[in-house]
Amino acid sequence: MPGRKKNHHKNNNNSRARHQRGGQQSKDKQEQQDKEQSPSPTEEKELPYRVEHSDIYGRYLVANRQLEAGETLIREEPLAIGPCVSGDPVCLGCYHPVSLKADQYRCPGCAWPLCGSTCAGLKHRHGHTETECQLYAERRAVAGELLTERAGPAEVRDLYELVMIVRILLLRQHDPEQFALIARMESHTEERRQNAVLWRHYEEKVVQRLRVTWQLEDLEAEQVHEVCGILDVNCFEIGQNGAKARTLYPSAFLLAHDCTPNTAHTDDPSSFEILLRTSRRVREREALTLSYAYTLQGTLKRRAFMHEGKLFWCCCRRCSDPRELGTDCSALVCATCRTGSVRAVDPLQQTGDWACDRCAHKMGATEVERQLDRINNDLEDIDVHDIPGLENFLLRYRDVLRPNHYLLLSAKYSLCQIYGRTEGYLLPQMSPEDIARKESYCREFLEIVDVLDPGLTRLRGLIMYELHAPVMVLAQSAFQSGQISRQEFQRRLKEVVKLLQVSRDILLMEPEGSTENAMGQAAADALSKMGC
Ligand SMILES: C[S@@+](CC[C@H](N)C(=O)[O-])C[C@H]1O[C@@H](n2cnc3c(N)ncnc32)[C@H](O)[C@@H]1O
Repeated sequence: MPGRKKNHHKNNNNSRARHQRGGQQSKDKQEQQDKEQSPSPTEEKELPYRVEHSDIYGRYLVANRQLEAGETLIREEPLAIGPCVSGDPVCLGCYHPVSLKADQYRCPGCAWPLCGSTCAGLKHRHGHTETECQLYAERRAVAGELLTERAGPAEVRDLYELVMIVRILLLRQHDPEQFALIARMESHTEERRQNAVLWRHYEEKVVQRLRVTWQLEDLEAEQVHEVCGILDVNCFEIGQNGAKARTLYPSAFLLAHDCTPNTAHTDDPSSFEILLRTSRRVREREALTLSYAYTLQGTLKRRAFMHEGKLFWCCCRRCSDPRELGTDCSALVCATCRTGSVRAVDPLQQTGDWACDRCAHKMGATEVERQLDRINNDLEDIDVHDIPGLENFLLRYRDVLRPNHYLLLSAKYSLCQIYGRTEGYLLPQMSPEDIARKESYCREFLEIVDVLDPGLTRLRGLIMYELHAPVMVLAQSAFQSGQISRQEFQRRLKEVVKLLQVSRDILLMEPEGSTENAMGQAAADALSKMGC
């Protein structure tokens, strides 16, 4: 769901210049690192990509040859892994949710909650290691023992935030080679230092806590800030089937960001490997890109998110276009004339005006942002399984947001998934009108995804799978009641087969054991039942 992060930064449009100024120290580090990490010429020939450098992106990957959709680019294990920064406690071994109740299983050594004594991540390098356990055991009173039902979300968050930082600092001590691979990553430390609010947050919540409360007096503040920067800039958020973790990978971090990227990635639930593929054809010398932000969010929010965490203002084709490549997924209904659309005049001016295309009405970006936050909060208050609640949300905001607005799309996406799967709304229980509604939400959503996240992407696979069912059911009932001809029925069945084939091909690329892979399997089974 969009828009959960708080913005620590003031919005201005200066970051490209600041990025380039980023300090001679950072540039030297980068040049040195470029030399160390660039593959040798023989290695480079075999790889489908090579590392290049630009003043805007820093290091980034480009295709060595034309690449077809679905080609594997990178498959690698994490250099480091740890819990996400969140108020939800997770097992330190496998990153599945745990509770803080008294009966929750806990590590006998350090008292941190774990999913159980047989967790595969215990004493594993991608989980709760003995070194980590020993360090926490010596500080039980400030680490695991504070994690009780009495701890509020902020305290829980503060404790979990430290875990990955401590893991990387331990790596520095115990595995310098592995740590060197992390140290070469961009941290934007100098730019972060200029942001008083952000710097103070890390100084108080991380540096001081580790040094004073956790009695890790030997830690140098500078090193801790550097690690925090590396994590913010380079982490992937991964996880399957309820697990949630953040990870640093040795090469995948090099991909530049684009709001309509040409790669897609997934992760293996047992090894936490990342598997990165092209999602569409990529020309030779084209930059390989992925999206650091949630693709189905509006430009104002995506850019603020990237600036906040990754310290750059995105200026991609989509961000530069007030209509977001024709999707218009940020446009508001004009509150004055009620017919026009209100859009950012220049979306690259983060604090610039928004204007109606039919009347003289104007809004400041801050006002737009406030309105979006309010609507987003309303959406987040609705349970994801609450069909009437989500339908009501669509009704309430249809005169405020344009039909493709990302917040309406977000509600429609939830509805696509729950119509047909929720008790009371299972397909055989649904009225033809509700089935038709599921179909139309799926089609609206797919149209946008085809532009913003095209090709072999998980979102397209999932939505195509959802779409096949209403098309099939409605075609069957229309044919049986004589409303459509045999020819029309066969045309609709052909569409069902196509939807199932594409969703199977996309979703079976997801790792075994994941929900998406199971859906891909279900698509394959449905096709074989249809004799295809
Ligand atoms: C995960 S790192 C990518 C690797 C990085 N370029 C390096 O040399 O280490 C993310 C950083 O790359 C730069 N970057 C990536 N995509 C960008 C884009 N589209 N525009 C500007 N800077 C970008 C930003 O400095 C960002 O903080």
